[in-house]
Amino acid sequence: MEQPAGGRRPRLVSSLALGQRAWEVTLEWERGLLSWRDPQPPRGNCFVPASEIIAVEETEIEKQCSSGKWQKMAKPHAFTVYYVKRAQKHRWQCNEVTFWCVDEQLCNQWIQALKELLELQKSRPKQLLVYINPYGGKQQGKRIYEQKVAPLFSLASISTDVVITEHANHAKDNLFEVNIYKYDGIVCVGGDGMFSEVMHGLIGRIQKDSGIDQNNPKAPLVQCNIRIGIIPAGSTDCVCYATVGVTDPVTSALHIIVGDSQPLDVSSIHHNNTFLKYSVSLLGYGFYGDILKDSEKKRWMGTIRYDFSGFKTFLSHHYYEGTVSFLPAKHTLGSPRDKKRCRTGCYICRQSKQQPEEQQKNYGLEHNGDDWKVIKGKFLAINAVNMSCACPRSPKGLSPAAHLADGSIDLILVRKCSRFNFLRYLVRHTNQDDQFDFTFVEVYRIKKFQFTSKHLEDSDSGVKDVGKKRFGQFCRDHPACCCNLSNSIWNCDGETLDSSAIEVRVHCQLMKLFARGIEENSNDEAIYNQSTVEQLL
Ligand SMILES: Nc1ncnc2c1ncn2[C@@H]1O[C@H](COP(=O)(O)OP(=O)(O)OP(=O)(O)O)[C@@H](O)[C@H]1O
Ligand SMILES: CCCCCCCCCCCCC/C=C/[C@@H](O)[C@H](CO)NC(C)=O
Ligand SMILES: [Ca+2]
Repeated sequence: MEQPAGGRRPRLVSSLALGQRAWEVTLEWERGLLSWRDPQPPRGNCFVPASEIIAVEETEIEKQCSSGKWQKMAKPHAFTVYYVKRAQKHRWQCNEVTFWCVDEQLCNQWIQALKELLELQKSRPKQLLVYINPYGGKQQGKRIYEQKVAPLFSLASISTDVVITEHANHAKDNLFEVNIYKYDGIVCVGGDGMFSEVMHGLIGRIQKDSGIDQNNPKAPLVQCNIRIGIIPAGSTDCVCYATVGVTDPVTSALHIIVGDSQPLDVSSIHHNNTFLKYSVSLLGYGFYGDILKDSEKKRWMGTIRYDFSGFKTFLSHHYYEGTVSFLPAKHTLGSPRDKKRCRTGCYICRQSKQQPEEQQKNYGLEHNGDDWKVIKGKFLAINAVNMSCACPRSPKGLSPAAHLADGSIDLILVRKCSRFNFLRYLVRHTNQDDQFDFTFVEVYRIKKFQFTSKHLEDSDSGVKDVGKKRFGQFCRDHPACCCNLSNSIWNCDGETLDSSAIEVRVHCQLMKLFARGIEENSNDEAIYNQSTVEQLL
């Protein structure tokens, strides 16, 4: 073993057996790195950063050897290191490597050192509160948790309190009752709707405990430092996909175990000084609202309900009239037409970190009315997204260059156009072409917006015309046209929101997820050269 240099913790270097060969195994405290090197050609080499070690365990290896070889020599002492391995397309797996030697003291020294290294990983959760929606997606939430996630949490010595929900809003209500402060994080097993429920419970609880009135649209909300982890078990799982890059329960569990932290912007939605909902992904009126409205009646169909309702809504081709007013995001660094995407450690999101404090300072200061833009029109879809909204159906999402934590919303207005053009627009969500490059599509990066449907404007301005009052029942002017005779609804992160007038404001980095954003090219890079060593074993 090497000697301490200048009082620093010494490197631990030993010759340990891996399989039937001796390897040089090194633990570098300074760099927090475990590596093992085959001293003989072809010299395989493997590195694992301490931040990606899941657990270390003493291992009994006698049983593994059927040839009885061990009996002829001293009893082997072994330990297994479990660590993150990157697989294809942002997927993470739990890999393991077992080292052994005949010196019991040396083996214990390694176990002790690795455990101490793990203790230094301060951002890792020790105690989690888990909510499982047994009816989300393909109704596999409980099985997914028990078979794929719970064993990993137990391996990583994370203790859990598990609640299997019995009805909608069970998790949300429960979060107002339990002592949330004894947990290092909340985990939800389900889809976007379940995540939304847990988020509402957590943000609502923090505001209540801080004396903040959520009904005040100008209130400076208090940031939530208790992270939420999402184990995807829903139908779309857009929040998970857009923050991790894949919807895979094991990958998400590993991001929770290593203690990742990804700040997230949250929009608050109000009407007449009444709080309606929060949104982190899609707030959509028209096309996505109508899909949701129809698909909610078809929950029995399972996950294909969205395809069915999507096709039906596309054919109905309804447009809606109204006024959108918005405050453009003046000082943000990016634009929705950027080619560069928000990825792990995103520069734009890091620069926006100052915004929460700025927002607090500017609390109460109204923006100059001239800054607001007003657009009246007929829209097939009004989509306000806080993140790309990438999902398995659309891997680049509704706004590919949107940022997770830049304190802005991308507002996408799709004006009335032909069915054929709308189809061209939709198809571009699934290929490399620019979905904003159409005359009938506009996209803005904004801070706040308001929407009022024409129906409400007409009734508010006291229009007495009986034909207009009965707008909801028939269209006298255009019997065969596609203008919808009723309002659409809002699709708020997969939950319905039935209001024809809303005001929306984004809160920069209001909450945090156990995630790190999508890693750049992680599928192709042999980052820690793990494949080399695996070929040799
Ligand atoms: N035990 C339960 N019984 C009925 N509904 C529940 C229960 N637990 C949670 N819910 C509600 O079910 C709704 C949908 O759940 P979830 O988001 O998990 O699945 P999904 O709708 O299939 O997926 P996605 O939102 O990704 O499309 C949520 O709004 C949640 O409030
Ligand atoms: C003919 C080809 C059409 C392809 C259309 C692809 C566009 C799909 C984009 C889906 C984005 C979904 C954004 C996320 C919404 C969720 O909040 C919600 C609940 O899970 N899901 C849906 C479908 O509303
Ligand atoms: Ca954003």
